[in-house]
Amino acid sequence: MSTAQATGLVVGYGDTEVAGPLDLRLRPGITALLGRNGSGKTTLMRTLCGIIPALRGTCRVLDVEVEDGAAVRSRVGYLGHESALATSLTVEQNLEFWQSVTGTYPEVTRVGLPELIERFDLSELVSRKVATLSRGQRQRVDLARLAMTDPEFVVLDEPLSGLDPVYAAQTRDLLRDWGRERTVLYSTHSVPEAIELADAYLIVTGHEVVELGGDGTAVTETDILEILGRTS
Ligand SMILES: Nc1ncnc2c1ncn2[C@@H]1O[C@H](COP(=O)(O)OP(=O)(O)OP(=O)(O)O)[C@@H](O)[C@H]1O
Repeated sequence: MSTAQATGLVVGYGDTEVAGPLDLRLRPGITALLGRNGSGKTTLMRTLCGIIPALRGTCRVLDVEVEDGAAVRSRVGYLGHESALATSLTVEQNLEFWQSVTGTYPEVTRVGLPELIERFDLSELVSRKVATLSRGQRQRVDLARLAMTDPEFVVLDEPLSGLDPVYAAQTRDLLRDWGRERTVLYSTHSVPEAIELADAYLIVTGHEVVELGGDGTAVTETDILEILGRTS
């Protein structure tokens, strides 16, 4: 069964079509989303999560039509470019706030704070105000917030960019962990890293999205670069 399936999906804003019409299917494992700057990766991810509406076509995620955004949003873990944290509160206060929010979601697993603090290496940060954290530290808190509901579908917008080598390695391990049982879609500009991590690839090129891998076929950097090079 696929986690997400789109048919004739067109994504964009108002009268501006960014990508599509496209058909795609996401299955458990890690799918890397690649494309040139401005090609529409963020727009596609936000549409799949029910954050912005599709312009046309259909999109089902976890067996729910995505147009019913609220139902899907509480079951998908989305990490965007913008942090979901309140900067004037401490890390602990933010996590407590999100515990109270996710407590209202129907039928989701809730992971307790001690487990999240340990898993995301946050014990030294819990009493710090989010405003005082570095970008990488803040992202770890955002990932802990995302993991709070143990989502079946995890969508991450450039989760590996700008991290120091240790946190980057930890985050790659986290993606691998999720990818063993969950469906992970993450965007990246690093082709070698995508080859190392992903089982399947979605490449946004012009209005098209090309799917590679996922069927056991070996995919090389050259294959991906050749497709990326089709657009300027
Ligand atoms: N809120 C918005 N309203 C209108 N157009 C937008 C909006 N956000 C993005 N766009 C446009 O949509 C197109 C796709 O943007 P998007 O952010 O999805 O690309 P991306 O592939 O994620 O880019 P990057 O690799 O640079 O992060 C761009 O032309 C961008 O200018």
